[in-house]
This record gives sequence, structure tokens and C-alpha cells, in this order.
Amino acid sequence: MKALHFGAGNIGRGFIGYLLNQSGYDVCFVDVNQAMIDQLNQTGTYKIELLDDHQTTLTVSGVTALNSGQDKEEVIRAIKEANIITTSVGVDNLKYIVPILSEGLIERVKENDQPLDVLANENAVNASSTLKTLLSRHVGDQAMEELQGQVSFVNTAIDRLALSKEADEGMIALVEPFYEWVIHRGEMINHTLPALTGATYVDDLTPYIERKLYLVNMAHAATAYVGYLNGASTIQQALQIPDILSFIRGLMREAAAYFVEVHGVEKETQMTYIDKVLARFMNNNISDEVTRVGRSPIRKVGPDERLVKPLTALSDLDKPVNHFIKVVAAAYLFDYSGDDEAKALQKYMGEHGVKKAIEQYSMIHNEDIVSRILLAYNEWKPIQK
Ligand SMILES: NC(=O)C1=CN([C@@H]2O[C@H](COP(=O)(O)OP(=O)(O)OC[C@H]3O[C@@H](n4cnc5c(N)ncnc54)[C@H](O)[C@@H]3O)[C@@H](O)[C@H]2O)C=CC1
Ligand SMILES: O=P(O)(O)OC[C@H]1O[C@](O)(CO)[C@@H](O)[C@@H]1O
Repeated sequence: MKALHFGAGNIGRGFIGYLLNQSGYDVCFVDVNQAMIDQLNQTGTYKIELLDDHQTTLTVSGVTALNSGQDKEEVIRAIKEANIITTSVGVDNLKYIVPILSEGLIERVKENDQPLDVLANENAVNASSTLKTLLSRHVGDQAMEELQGQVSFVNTAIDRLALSKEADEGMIALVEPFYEWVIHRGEMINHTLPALTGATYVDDLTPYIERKLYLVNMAHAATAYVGYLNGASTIQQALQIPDILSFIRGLMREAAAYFVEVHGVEKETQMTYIDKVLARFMNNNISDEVTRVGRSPIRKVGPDERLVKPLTALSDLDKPVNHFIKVVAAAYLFDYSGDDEAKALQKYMGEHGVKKAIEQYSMIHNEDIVSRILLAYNEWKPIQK
């Protein structure tokens, strides 16, 4: 069986590529990073190190890699031959894979009638539907109709902390032992393949993806922004500061009200889950830079994203949002010069002011919430390191 995976990054190699390999697939990665492509092709293998107490090392073999720009013909052939296609390129990069993916899919449905599932594994609600919409806009209605019935875009939720380290033998993927790959069963079209090893198939993805984005990713990003303001370099350092740990716990409890109210989760269950997530963040075997976890702040302060969506949803439910207000304010103060979005956001705020930025990027128009964020912004500012 052949799997084609777009994005040979931390999640691609450390999580999705690994489970595809465990499920019996030969994995072909498509990327734009030629150094990584060369590394994978040189040995046809790569290494994963588990962030456990033993630094358990795993080797994934039967791997090849292609460059989506330079190896176009081979990528199209691989799309035609694949039994499954997956991505983890970053939700904002999905638009860049659309031209080659659509060309391959259109050729594929002309030449064979094998059903195909395409799974976008990104930190976003319904990333596969987003990919489908982008593809549909690119190819138009008629071509899309030809794809319908043979290609399905299956939404997923993914959870695993994945980093990388450079070693003599090249980049090694570093992953925590925990993982969760949740797949929306009802959207699948190809029922002939064995279930993917390690994946959980569900009929309703919403509670899983919302829990991942609005609780796990939310709290992780919040730790990054608050940690950054307090001069911490890593998530682990930030959570060693008692005030930050207690603030993040309070924030997660604030978020818990959403899951209790909207998804009917038991409060106790939610509190246990919060402790489990915090323990994962505080794993002593991980050293995770706040600048990596806080990356792309424009995306992260977006209206449907991890910080603002729960804030507005909780506010609509008349639940407390004091911690969320402070976190959104902290995100607007993330001025790390190594991040293009952070630079662009700071530039915009320098030119138009913070209030306009909140309206522009978070699309918050509720005057009360905006003024509370502004107040929190001004309260954080003096501690900015
Ligand atoms: N790293 C983590 O712990 C987690 C990440 N995620 C999500 O997984 C996705 C991937 O994240 P990471 O692996 O951390 O990022 P990464 O930056 O390590 O990997 C992304 C890969 O995609 C490649 N890429 C970018 N544009 C491309 C294009 N046009 N064509 C082909 N390849 C392209 C990059 O070269 C890179 O190798 C993101 O959506 C992220 O939000 C989700 C859960 C955990
Ligand atoms: O591209 P994003 O959304 O920052 O995603 C990566 C993040 O997702 C996580 O899995 C959970 O927050 C982190 O490991 C990582 O920082």
C-alpha cells in the first residue's frame, strides 16, 4: 500500500508518517525543503526519538521523498498511485499544495476508479474541508463534480507534541509518547483499506477537534505568550513559575465551562483532562521554545482560532472570560523578531494602534471585550522583557 504525505516536518515524520508506516504503507513525503528530501532519499529511512525517560529511538523505513516544485511529474504519478493521501504542512500552506494536488487528482479520476481519502492533519477545525474548498475554487464546479464520488476529504483531529533535533545522521523527529489521531469515519469513501494503526474513528469529530484546539492548543499558545512576556525561553520554564502555572490552570478551567455547557462533558472528567494536558506540557524530557509554540500569532488571534473563539463563545454563554482577555492581550504583545507574522502584527499595531488590530485580526467588535483586552494589554506592557 502506498501513502503520499505532504509535509515532512515534525508531525509528518514524527506522527502521521510513523503511523502510516506502522499500518503497512510505503510512505512518500512531498515537501519543499530539499535538504530534508535528500536526507530521506539517501537512506530511505528516518529516526524518531520518543521524549520518554529512555529516549527510545525508532526507525521508520520504506520512505521516499519528492519536491512539489521540482519533481512535479513524479508527484502527479504518486497522487495517481496512492491508496491514501495525507497532509501536515500547516493550515495556511494548504493553498500552496492545491495546484499540484488538483492536477494529480483530476488525472487520477480519468485513469482509475479507485476511491481515495484525503486527510488534512492540521491544527484547525475541519482542515480537510478547508482543503476541499480551496481545491474547488481552484478547479471550478465541473472538475469538482468529476472528483466527487471518488475523492473524499476527511476531517481529523491530531494531538502529539512534535519537535526536531539536528544530529550527525540528519534531522531526528522528537515526539512525546502520547498521541491521538481522530478520524471522521462518516466522511471516508474508501472502505477497502485496513483501519490505520493507532487511529480512532468517530462519527462526530466536533468534540475532539474543539477539545484539541480550544483547550490543548489554546493553553499551549497561552503558556507561550505569557511565558514570553515573563522572559521564559521554554514552555517548561514558564510552567515552573508558580504564578504562570496557576494562571494557565485558571484559564483552562475557564475554558472547561464551554465543554461542560456545549458538549455535556462531566466537570470532573474535564478537570482530570486538564491535569493530563498540563503534565504533558511539563514533561521534563521536552524543551519546547515559547517562540515555536507561539509561532504565527496572526493566525492564532484569528476569530475562529484557539484564543478568540472560546473567548467569544464563553462570553455569549455569559461565562467568565477574565483569563482569556489577558491571554489575547498577551498574544498581541508577542513581538518575537524571528517570526514573520509577529513582525507584521507589531508593524500594523505601530501604524494603526492596538484597538484597530484587535478589530482587524480577531474581528472582535464587542466594545466591552475590546476595551477589556486593551486594559489588559496596557497592564501587561510594563512587564514586557
Ligand atoms: N508540531 C506539533 O507539535 C504539532 C503540529 N500540528 C500541526 O501539524 C501541522 C504541521 O506542523 P509541524 O510539523 O510542526 O510543522 P513543520 O514546519 O515542522 O512541518 C511542516 C512541513 O511542511 C512543509 N511544507 C510547507 N509548505 C509546503 C508545500 N507547499 N508543499 C509541501 N510541503 C510544504 C515544510 O517544508 C515542513 O517540512 C501544522 O498544521 C500544525 O499546526 C498539530 C499538532 C502538533
Ligand atoms: O502550528 P501550530 O498551531 O503552532 O501547531 C503546533 C502546536 O500544536 C501543539 O501540538 C499543541 O499546542 C504544539 O506542540 C505545537 O506548538
